[in-house]
Amino acid sequence: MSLSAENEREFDLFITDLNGNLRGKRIPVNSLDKVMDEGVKLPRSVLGFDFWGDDVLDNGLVFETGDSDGVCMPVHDEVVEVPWAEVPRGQVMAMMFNPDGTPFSADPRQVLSGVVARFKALGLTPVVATELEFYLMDGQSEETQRPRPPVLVEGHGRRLKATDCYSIDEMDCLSAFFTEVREACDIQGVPADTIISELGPGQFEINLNHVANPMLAGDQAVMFKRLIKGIARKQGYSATFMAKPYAKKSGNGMHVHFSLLDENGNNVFDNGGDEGTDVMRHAVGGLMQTMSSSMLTFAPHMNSYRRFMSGAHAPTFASWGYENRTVALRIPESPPVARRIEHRVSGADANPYLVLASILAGALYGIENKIEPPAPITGDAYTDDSADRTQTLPNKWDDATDRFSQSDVLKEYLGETFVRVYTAAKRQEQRKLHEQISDIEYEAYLGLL
Ligand SMILES: NC(=O)CC[C@H](N)C(=O)O
Repeated sequence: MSLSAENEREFDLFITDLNGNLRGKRIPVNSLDKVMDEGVKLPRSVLGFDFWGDDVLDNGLVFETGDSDGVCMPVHDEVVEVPWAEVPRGQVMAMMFNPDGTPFSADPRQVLSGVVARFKALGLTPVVATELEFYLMDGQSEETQRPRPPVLVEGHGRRLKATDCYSIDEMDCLSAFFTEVREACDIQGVPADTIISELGPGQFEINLNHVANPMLAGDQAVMFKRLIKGIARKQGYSATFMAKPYAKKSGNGMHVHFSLLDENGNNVFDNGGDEGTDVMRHAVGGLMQTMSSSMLTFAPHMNSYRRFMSGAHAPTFASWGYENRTVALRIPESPPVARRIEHRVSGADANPYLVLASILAGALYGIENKIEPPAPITGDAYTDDSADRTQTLPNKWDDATDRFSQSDVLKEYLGETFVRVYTAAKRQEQRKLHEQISDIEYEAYLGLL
């Protein structure tokens, strides 16, 4: 392992917990060789703290081991520079193993690794690209106490507006931010492609280029989220990947494009024409059939379900179509060699490893079982009465948790332990939220009833 910048004095080693938060340690550089050989020990409970920080996952897996340590081994050869840090610092991502060297099956990266291994056994390599949306904010509105879009200090003092979708002027006004983001992506090897001003005020999307390595694509998405939040903080903003920060504005999605290469490097979705191969259709069939049970990883929080609104460019039922942004699975118009599926269900609040694992599992299930999808949707899926809506998606978090916990397909592809642990974590989060009394309840009921 090497350092990318000579003057780094410390580096962060981290994994993602079940919710995609980074958990790890800040380590002096003189321990680099030791860390490379032996990894870093972390208690298994780091995978499942609740959001209130006063509880850990009580699923048995943590406590039945006495919350013993797992061993986090670095997954890349290089400690990359964290260019937005106030002092020279590096970072390296890791994966958790049991002390005997076997994978710790509740680590999200291990879950993805297990699914990728199944493709490898069939001689197939998934090619993956992610697109992540986020909002930039600059604190709270005094009136509503809610987060608000940033003032364009470099521009003409106006606030960002919804009409700034695809606005170059808006990006000019925020050019110090985007210049630093682009530089940091280059330094860290995050393959940032285009930057787009999105529909919401202060909402942006950055597309990452495709990579024939889903593990790396997951790492890059995780690195990207850290980088955006870190640079926003440094420049006096805050950034959020929360699925629906504003009730009536566009949500933050995480779209995933993917195809499959055979051992000769040929795209197995490419039939030389526009419609794609049988294998692609079977992948679509499997994705549609598993979509409702995988919903919990695509939409992991209470807030996630607010994103699935008619007309919001987010899907409302399991559907597919060619060059159609109102469906869950879009086959984008492209040269045949680039034939691929765009999965549009996940929120940007989801854990990228778990999103990729669930998508690849669904596609593989469809391919292995030659599952035929219903007819593609050609028009507006939100209003088309002739569309087959039999494959509904859970629109409530609790319902999604039930479907996830009962799925034999997910137990098979993601692992029984993982399904048990993730279900327990989500049920705990639900219990905690349901225990809270919200402001709106006091507003509506306190003086009236
Ligand atoms: N880029 C788009 O198509 C918009 C996606 C939309 N913001 C979502 O929530 O998924």
